[in-house]
Amino acid sequence: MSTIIKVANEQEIIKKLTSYIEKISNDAILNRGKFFVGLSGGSVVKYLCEGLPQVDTAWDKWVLAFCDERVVAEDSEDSTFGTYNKQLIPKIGLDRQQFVVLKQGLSASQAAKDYTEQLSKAFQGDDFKFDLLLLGMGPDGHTCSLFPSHPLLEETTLKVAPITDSPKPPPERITLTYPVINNARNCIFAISGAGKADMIKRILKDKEDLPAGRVRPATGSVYWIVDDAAAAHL
Ligand SMILES: O=C(O)[C@H](O)[C@@H](O)[C@H](O)[C@H](O)COP(=O)(O)O
Repeated sequence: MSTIIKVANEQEIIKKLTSYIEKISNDAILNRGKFFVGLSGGSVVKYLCEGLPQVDTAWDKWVLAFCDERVVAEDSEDSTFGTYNKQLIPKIGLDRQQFVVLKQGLSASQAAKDYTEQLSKAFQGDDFKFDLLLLGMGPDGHTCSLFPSHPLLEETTLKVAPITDSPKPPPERITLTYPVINNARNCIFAISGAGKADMIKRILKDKEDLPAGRVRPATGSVYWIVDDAAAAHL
C-alpha cells in the first residue's frame, strides 16, 4: 500500500518522519523484540540526526543497517555510517555494535558479499525482513544506489549488490536490491524541495517506471512524506 503524506516544509518532514519511526519501532519491539531499520545517506542523514533524538524507544533493541553505503573509509565525509557515527551516535544511546557496517579494505564486490553475510547473522537467517527502510530519492529518481537504466534494477539473486559506476559520486557503493527492499514491512521516503517536484510527479502521478517507484513492498507499506515544494506538481 502506498500513502502520500504532504507537509509544509522540511521541519514538518522531520516531525512526521520521527512520529512514524517511533510507532513502527515500538510496534516491532513489542511484537518481535527487535527493530531492524535500514538508513540512507543524502538528506535522510540530516532528517534522522535531527529527528531521532526525539524518538521515545528502547534504543538497545535497534539493529541499524544501511540501504546503501559508499565503499570509502569510515572517516571519509562520503561515508554514510561515518556521518551517522559523528552526528547521531553521540546524541542517542546507540552503540557501534548495533550497526551493520561496511567492512573496510574490501572491493565493492567483496564488501557486498561480506555485508550479505553480516545481515544473515543479524537477521539469524536469510529472510532479511526489515521493519523499516528509510529512503531518499535523487532528482533522477534513484533510491539507495539503484539508478535509472542500471542493470542492478533487474537484480533478483543478490540481496546486497556492488556498484562501481554510480552516476552519483562516489562511484563505488553497495546497495540493497529490490528483493530485500520489497520484502520490508515498511518503507518511508522523506523528500523535500522543488528540485524533486518533477520526479515526484513522474513517479507518483504519471506512474513512470523509475527506481524509486519500484519500491512497492509485496505485503508492506510505503509512505511518501513530501513537502509542498516537492509535491508542487501532484
Ligand atoms: O548514499 C546515498 O547517496 C543515498 O542513499 C541516496 O540514495 C540518497 O538517498 C539519494 O541520493 C537522495 O539524496 P538527497 O536526499 O541528498 O537528494
